[in-house]
Amino acid sequence: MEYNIKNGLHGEVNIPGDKSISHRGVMFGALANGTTEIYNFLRGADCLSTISCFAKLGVDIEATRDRIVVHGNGMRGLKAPSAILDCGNSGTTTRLISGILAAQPFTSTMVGDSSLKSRPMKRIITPLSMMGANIVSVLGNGCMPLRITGSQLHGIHYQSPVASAQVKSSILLAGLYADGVTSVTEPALSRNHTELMLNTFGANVTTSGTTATIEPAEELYGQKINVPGDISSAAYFIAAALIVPGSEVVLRNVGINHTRDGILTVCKNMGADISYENLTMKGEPSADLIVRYTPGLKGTVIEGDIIPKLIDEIPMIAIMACYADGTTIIRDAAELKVKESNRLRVMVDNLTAMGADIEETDDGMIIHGGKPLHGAVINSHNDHRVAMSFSIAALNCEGEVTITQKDCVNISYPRFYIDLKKLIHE
Ligand SMILES: O=C(O)C1=C[C@@H](OP(=O)(O)O)[C@@H](O)[C@H](O)C1
Ligand SMILES: C=C(OP(=O)(O)O)C(=O)O
Repeated sequence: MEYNIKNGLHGEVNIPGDKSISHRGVMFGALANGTTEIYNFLRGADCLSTISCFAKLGVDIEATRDRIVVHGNGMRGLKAPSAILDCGNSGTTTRLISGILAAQPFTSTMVGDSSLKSRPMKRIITPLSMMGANIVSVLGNGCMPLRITGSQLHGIHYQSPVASAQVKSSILLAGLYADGVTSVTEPALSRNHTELMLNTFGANVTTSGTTATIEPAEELYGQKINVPGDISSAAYFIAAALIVPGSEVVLRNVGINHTRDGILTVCKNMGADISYENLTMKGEPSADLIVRYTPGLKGTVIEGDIIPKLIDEIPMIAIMACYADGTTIIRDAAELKVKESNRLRVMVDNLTAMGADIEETDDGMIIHGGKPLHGAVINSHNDHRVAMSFSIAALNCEGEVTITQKDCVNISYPRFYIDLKKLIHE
């Protein structure tokens, strides 16, 4: 792809629904009594994997033009799966569903694609086993396939070694079925969509600092959910507008939950020109973002508690840092090594190929900004966030950028190239 952009990016994008919230809407709706209607549901491959798993567990899920309707089976109404549960590329599907399956009166087997099969599952096997779950890695390597036979679970207090919403959510979902209170303490606060949404479904989840606590529940109740736009998807257009001269874009309905808004803090620290309109603070907060080209972005340090709040945006931030003056240091981000690809390695290798001054560290990257980027063949490793990030880098470099397996954007943002083109031509 080689773009010819004369006056920058202009126009508006309705940011597609949040992936994390879409997954949870289907899962909690499946366990609820009555129907759950989900508006602005993200119809990306990951969320479709969640729908397909719950369909195999006997849940009737309808897709209409504007919403997904989940006809809940109730907390004890899931059926033994009609087939192996295929979680595709989705870590969220795998880890959250495991917490539910650990308490069901049947055996389930879960598989995933080649990326998911290499991602660590001990992080859920360990705490779920402490709760009394019967969950095994079939190959004995701590990865998928997983086989889970439901059992009566016990409440635990778990000190998680990683700040991970997937681990936290898996344990909290198992905690719905436990014989006592369950709590999870994380080293830093991860996204809290499970806690917020489970409460609206009638569960009792409380939080104090980095600890989330859940009481066992008898029943959940179907809800109407309006999914805000995914800030992780908005991130690509935020970065694009900031680095392409002359740009001004409006990103509609972006979720700005404080456990997800790290990219906005980083942009502010870099000196970015971003303003907010139509702020809604009820439930999952959202806003329209107006982002303008900002010459002279400054390098910054990104570390500690902010990392979970921008974990999926680090590939895009690394590219923004290449366009900033000075050095950007990213630390405490070793989790990136166990995402769809090793995102530290893959970003450093591909940015080096484009001429960036970047080095990989044990738990992050050091980027000396200001070196012009040039075209290259980018190996996306079939990782949607890598493909989208380099599509943005391609907007503002000399020469052609070719991205392998570029259709992998379907995982989280099927309309990505269409929305990007609209901003280029408006
Ligand atoms: O809970 C979720 O919906 C997610 C949590 C994060 O993963 P971890 O919990 O593994 O950090 C994130 O990277 C992923 O895209 C979605
Ligand atoms: C890490 C991601 O998702 P998951 O863990 O659900 O595969 C992501 O979307 O960047």
